[in-house]
Amino acid sequence: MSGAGLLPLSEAQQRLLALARPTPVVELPLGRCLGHYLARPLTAVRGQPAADLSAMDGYAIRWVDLPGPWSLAGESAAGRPFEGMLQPGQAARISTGAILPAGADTILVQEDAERDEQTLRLTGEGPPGRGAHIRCAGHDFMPGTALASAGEMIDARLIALSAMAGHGTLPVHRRIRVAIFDTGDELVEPGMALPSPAHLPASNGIMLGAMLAQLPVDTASSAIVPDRLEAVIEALSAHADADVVITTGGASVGDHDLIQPALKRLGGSVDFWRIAMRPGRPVMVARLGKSIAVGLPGNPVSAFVTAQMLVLPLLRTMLGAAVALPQPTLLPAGAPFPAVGHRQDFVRARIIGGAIHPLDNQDSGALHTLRRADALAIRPPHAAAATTGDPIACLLLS
Ligand SMILES: Nc1nc2c(c(=O)[nH]1)N[C@H]1C(S)=C(S)[C@@H](COP(=O)(O)OP(=O)(O)OC[C@H]3O[C@@H](n4cnc5c(N)ncnc54)[C@H](O)[C@@H]3O)O[C@H]1N2
Ligand code: MOO
Repeated sequence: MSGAGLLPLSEAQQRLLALARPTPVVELPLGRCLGHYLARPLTAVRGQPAADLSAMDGYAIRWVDLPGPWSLAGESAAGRPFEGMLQPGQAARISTGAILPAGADTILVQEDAERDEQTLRLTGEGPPGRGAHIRCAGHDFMPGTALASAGEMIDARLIALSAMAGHGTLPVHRRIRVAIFDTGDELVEPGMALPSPAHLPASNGIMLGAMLAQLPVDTASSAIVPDRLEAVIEALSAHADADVVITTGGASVGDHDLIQPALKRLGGSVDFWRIAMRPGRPVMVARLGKSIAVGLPGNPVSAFVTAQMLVLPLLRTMLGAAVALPQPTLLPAGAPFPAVGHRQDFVRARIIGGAIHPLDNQDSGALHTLRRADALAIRPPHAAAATTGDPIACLLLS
């Protein structure tokens, strides 16, 4: 088949992302923000530390009083500061994280001191300089410091930083409702008995659910939809409230490829169909009421690659991600890669000693090869054969 009528992948991505509207902004408690994207920039409402603190267990002293001895005037513990002002010749017991008493400017670590009743003596080398072992107010961040930008992914570190900066909730785009279904008379639910060699387990729906689980997405998966137009229409209608509907199979040109006819019967408008990529040519994108419908190819590897390159970017955009598209890494070819035809090629490949090697079985149904791959080597349309050492754009799979 020639490349006529096939959309370049970058154009397909642009058109798909142009359909995406970020979901409304909600404030979520920090504990539920993991995997969302910040809807607004994050600013510290408090500084950290909020006061000068001790970084060690020991004694707060005045540098000028070294080498001691000192009389013990009291204690500053974490959460219970020393109330008074340290006078000449005085020291205060202090714990890690406790506020430095007024008048003190240095911490003497307890390993360098000996205490006898109320008298403290220097036994070790003592502090290396004035201000030793003090965490100054605001040395991590000040009130008002810009901590993160809108569109950044919220990970465990950002959750911790937000808590420390005084936030209990964060503004994020609400979770997306996605309906996923497998279509095809030959399919049987995973784990169920297969009536004949003409049947096979439906692996796409369960794979897509797993791929989407990394994002704040609520998936509704329906039973396998048979190859009957009415059944496809019924399944699509049952998920009219979904933000995104993903089907796999029936996207090609065969007599039983019913996704496009079903979408049209429901009043959906097809935005594009068929992309110059391999695997993954027969992708279809349509608007269907308030939903975006994405018809992925049935071949399992085609479904995986198109989900990586189109579905995940669509969902990230709807969730407000600043970077929605996968970001390739350049690796040197560890072996030759063949010349490419008119479709952008996604080659399942292994990384060996930092170099990328194509795997042998590139059939678009070969899930074992997909599982063995560390990366998809992305080869542009019409690229000449690559030789060992040539830089290859790779999408790491992990
Ligand atoms: N004459 C043409 N034939 C085909 C074309 C074409 O352009 N002209 N395109 C080929 C390409 S490329 C692909 S990719 C496939 C995709 O077609 P469909 O999306 O219509 O998929 P099906 O025909 O329904 O299934 C293809 C293959 O995948 C298996 N399958 C389907 N669903 C699942 C599932 N949920 N889990 C696991 N496996 C599934 C199915 O049994 C078939 O073996 O079309 C080419 N043909
Ligand atoms: O595009 Mo199909 O996915 O080549 O097998």
